[in-house]
Amino acid sequence: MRKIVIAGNWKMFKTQAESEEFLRGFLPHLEETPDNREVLLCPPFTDLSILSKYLHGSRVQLGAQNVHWEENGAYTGEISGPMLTEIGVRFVIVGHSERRQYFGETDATVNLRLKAAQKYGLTPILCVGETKEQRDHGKTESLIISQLEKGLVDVNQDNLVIAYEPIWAIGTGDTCEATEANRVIGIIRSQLTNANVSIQYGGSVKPNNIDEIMAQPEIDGVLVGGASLEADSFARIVNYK
Ligand SMILES: O=C(CO)COP(=O)(O)O
Repeated sequence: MRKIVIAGNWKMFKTQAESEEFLRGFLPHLEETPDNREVLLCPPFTDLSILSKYLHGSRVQLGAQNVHWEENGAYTGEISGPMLTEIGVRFVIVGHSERRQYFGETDATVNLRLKAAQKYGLTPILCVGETKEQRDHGKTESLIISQLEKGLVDVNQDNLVIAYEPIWAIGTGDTCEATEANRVIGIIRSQLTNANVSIQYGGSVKPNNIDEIMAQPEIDGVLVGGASLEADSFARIVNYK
């Protein structure tokens, strides 16, 4: 069965003190959250340890924002799978458009990171999505199919989440129409061999559009940036109607 996965991607926001303050405001809201929703926080690496301690025994899972493909080695600035699982991390975002755009991430390195995540016991969240220009030129479908084909070589679809994040909708307030996100996610699903992969939507998800997004039949959850930084706003998203 497809699971509902609601994830907050904090990107490069929040010190440890700020992340503790967030939890004080956020955790009480989870009493209202239906049991079938997986709730996930993906903070910067430096917050993972402290959040892991706070979240031990809670229903909130921890995700990292990147993982290297080797177990260890001379890779300055990188973090490996075993370093993450040791401190209780269960998920990892791979191939976010900001990594592809600013840090040279390619479909080939995305593929290496996905396989390493699975090898070391993490569930990867593979991000795919088109730019405004690609959309305007009618290339959305072909681009996404290519990202999936190249990214998913030898990746086990039994342990995978996918996030459809149109780049033009990220951080812009310009949300993709819920029905259009539903359509593209249907196309993504048609490319997979496992019908149980959860597929999220991401891009300007807010308290005022979450209900409509989650009402779409193909959408299994959301990957939330800006609106996950504030406890009340992320709580409203997690507790969508
Ligand atoms: O990139 C995103 C989540 O990974 C989306 O960010 P925003 O919700 O801020 O648009």
